[in-house]
Amino acid sequence: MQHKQEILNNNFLNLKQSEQQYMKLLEDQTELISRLNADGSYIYVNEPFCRLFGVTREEMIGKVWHPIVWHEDVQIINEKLATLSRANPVVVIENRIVTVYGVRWAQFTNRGFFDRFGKLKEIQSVGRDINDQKLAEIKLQQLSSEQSIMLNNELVGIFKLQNKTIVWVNNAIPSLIGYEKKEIEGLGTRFLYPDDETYNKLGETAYPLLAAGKTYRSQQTLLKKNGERIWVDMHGASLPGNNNESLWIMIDLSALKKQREAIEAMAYHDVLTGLPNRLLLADRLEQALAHAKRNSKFVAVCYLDLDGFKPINDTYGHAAGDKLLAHIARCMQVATRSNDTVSRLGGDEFVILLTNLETIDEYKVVLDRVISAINQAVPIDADTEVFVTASIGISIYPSNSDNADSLLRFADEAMYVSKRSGRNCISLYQNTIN
Ligand SMILES: Nc1nc2c(ncn2[C@@H]2O[C@H](COP(=O)(O)OP(=O)(O)OP(=O)(O)O)[C@@H](O)[C@H]2O)c(=O)[nH]1
Repeated sequence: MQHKQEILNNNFLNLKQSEQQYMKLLEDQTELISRLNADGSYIYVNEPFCRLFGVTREEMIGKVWHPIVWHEDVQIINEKLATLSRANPVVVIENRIVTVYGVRWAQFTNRGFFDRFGKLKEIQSVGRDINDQKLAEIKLQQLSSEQSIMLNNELVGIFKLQNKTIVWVNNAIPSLIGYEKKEIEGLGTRFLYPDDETYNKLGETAYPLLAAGKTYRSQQTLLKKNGERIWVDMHGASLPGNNNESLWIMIDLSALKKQREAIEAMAYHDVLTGLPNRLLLADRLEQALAHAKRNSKFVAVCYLDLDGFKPINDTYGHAAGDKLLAHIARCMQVATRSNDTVSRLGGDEFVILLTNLETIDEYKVVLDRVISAINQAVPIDADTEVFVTASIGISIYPSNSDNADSLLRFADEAMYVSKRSGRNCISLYQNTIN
């Protein structure tokens, strides 16, 4: 009898000892270990739990868990704990907790224990601080959704290529080039360019830069599905990794380009006749002189002033005068060659630039055609035709000067010689340079 009691005592002592060891084990963990009743009140919390929340064990036992949790997360925790069942005894919940160090992210593995009827009896919870990891994850998610918004914008077209093959395009591409995503993903990029030369040249310039870790930028013409050409500002960069992947970002410049061309046309052309104005003439003259110098050619600057234009204006009105000026402008363009420039300086004054002349006299042939075109009768209304002539002065590069301003001035002076000589004639500037 006494022996049996001894065995029982020993067993009890062993059990006690084992429980103490188990409790010691729980206290030594860095994890937040707790046991809760089915109603969420604590049965047990370990030492790290008390330290993190700045409470004593006595304060926590019997209390529900809500106060240690960030208020916004209480509902989601309740919902998840409600899914605990014998079939689903473990739920892992990531939520924010209110600690002595402030609000931090933690992950709790909650295991439910059930009676034989499947009713929840107790929850054992093991939590760990995942604040740094979670914040990094949130930051990454933010970055990734920001990137996704940027990539999938409707304004800037983006191609992702691998070995010059399209592997992905963003939402802006269909409206930019008229192809649907699925039509072009998997294709090489050659079809985007108007010709082999443009395609090859871009590749030869861009890919060595990308291989050197640099970016590529240029303005390019692309072909839309309907054959229309568009201008894009293109930016290329390789993507990290060794997959030969690159990202190509492009903005449609066509509208801007057209606007700029219209502004330039306005700035460099005469509104009434559409001819180049004085500014563009000056530019063309400089170019013509540079070309003539390199190729030992002649350039003729022909200054024309209509004779008797004022009386037409006075007799038939300004609109009739305008009509005549526009008509004469067209005739002069028809009478000259494509590399010559017919310009209007203002009023009834024009300058024709004859370039790339092989001989000093070559201007005569062209001017003969111009003069006979000017001398034609011009109908200004149903019953009226008018006639005008022109007084013309000519200066020649290189005989008279190699300077653009001087050549223009000399041609103007020669034109006045024609006026003084009775009009309707051509005068060649007489002074030659030394
Ligand atoms: N219709 C029209 N007339 C203009 C325009 N610009 C200038 N004029 C007129 O053109 C005339 C030019 O004057 P002139 O060159 O002296 O006239 P002209 O009768 O040809 O005189 P000459 O050159 O001496 O033969 C002036 O009456 C200006 O008012 C224009 O854009 N349209």
